[in-house]
Amino acid sequence: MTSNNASLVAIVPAAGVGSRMGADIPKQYLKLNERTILEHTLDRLLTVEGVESVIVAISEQDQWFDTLPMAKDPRVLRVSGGKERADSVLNGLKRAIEIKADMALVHDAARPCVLNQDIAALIEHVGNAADGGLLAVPVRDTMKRSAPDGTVAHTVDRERLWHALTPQLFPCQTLYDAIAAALAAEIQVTDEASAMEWAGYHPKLVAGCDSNIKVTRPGDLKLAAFFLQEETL
Ligand SMILES: Nc1ccn([C@@H]2O[C@H](COP(=O)(O)OP(=O)(O)OP(=O)(O)O)[C@@H](O)[C@H]2O)c(=O)n1
Ligand SMILES: C[C@](O)(CO)[C@H](O)COP(=O)(O)O
Repeated sequence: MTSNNASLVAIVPAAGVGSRMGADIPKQYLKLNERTILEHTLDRLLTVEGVESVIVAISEQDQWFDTLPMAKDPRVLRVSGGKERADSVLNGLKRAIEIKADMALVHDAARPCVLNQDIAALIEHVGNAADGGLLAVPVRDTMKRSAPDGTVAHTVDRERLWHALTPQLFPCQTLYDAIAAALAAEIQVTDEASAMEWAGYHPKLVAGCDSNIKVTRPGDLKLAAFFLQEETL
């Protein structure tokens, strides 16, 4: 329950193959400081005040999830992943609606360094508002858009330009309807907020820590391990 008595679940899309990582197993099962990335992520979400269950979308070809001790945690609910991340999230939202959750914190399995203080700030700023919100960080570099030939097409105005992170917090049914409608309209949905924006909502941007990286390429592993290690000091 959140402070305004909305029931809250986390949804973790964890059904990707990690192609950009190029490992021989899906990246969410690579180990950082002796624990899998997925375990680090679930550990955090299970300790967020108010989160009643964590719904994890797992590929039907997955050979690893059931080997994790936390797969047996009664608060961890497994659903099937989908073809794309948005499909996995939709399956998670279906289960969230079935168990009558009001709000969903959608968080990438591949973001193990998220700070619970940032998640708490997101929950506090968003509450159960229909527009929802997301953790984000302002860009710090000059941003370029490339031309097809690889040269610079133009410099992107970085005023009020943010990196969207996760978790992203939205009402379950509203988010389900927005993603389903966007996909039916063949809109590319790479995060939950983009579907809500397409549906006419105005999600709140809540500044989070830069350390909340999405482990995507091999170089991200050492950085994520460093951030996790730093927290124990
Ligand atoms: N069909 C999919 C694709 C992705 N994800 C999840 O969505 C999160 C963010 O996606 P991304 O970082 O792109 O992971 P992958 O799709 O595995 O990576 P890649 O694009 O490099 O294959 C990850 O936790 C991933 O497991 C998912 O649940 N279902
Ligand atoms: C949801 C997300 O992490 C926000 O930045 C991002 O859109 C996921 O993109 P991916 O291509 O599925 O990694």
